Amino acid sequence: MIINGLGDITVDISYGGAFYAFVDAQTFGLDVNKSRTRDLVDAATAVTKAVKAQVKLNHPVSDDLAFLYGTILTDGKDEYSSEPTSNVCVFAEAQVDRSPTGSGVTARVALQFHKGLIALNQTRMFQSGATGSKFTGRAVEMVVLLF
Ligand SMILES: O=C(O)[C@H]1NCC[C@@H]1O
Repeated sequence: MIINGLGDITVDISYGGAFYAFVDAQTFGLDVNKSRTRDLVDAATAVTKAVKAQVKLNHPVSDDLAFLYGTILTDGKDEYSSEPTSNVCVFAEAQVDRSPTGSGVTARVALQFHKGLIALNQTRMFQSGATGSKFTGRAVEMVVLLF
């Protein structure tokens, strides 16, 4: 996907109660734990705008939920590890979440499970690059939706 001013990059989109776009911050030369919040917000906002312009989202049961809520920049450490993986969620009107984001972690777990990077019931820890606060998450069941 072409992101204005940031080039041609790969974006994952996943749902965990809201839709989020996911990009490894290193793609933009950024570090979710160390970069300036302004730079992280600018990159995430550019991704959100590009996805909104280029991707039509569908939700199986509620059209009201068929929209991109934000972009989550990650440290790229999606393979299973007992160490936390960091992310920064920029949602709604370019707000930065203090937490790793409940719906965002849920979406990230679904994405990691979908990619075969974590197994069912394998708990991962997620850390906010903004504040250091931590959540854990795990996939408990695989459900196939036909729509
Ligand atoms: O953790 C959450 O899911 C909420 N916090 C910011 C984005 C969502 O509204």
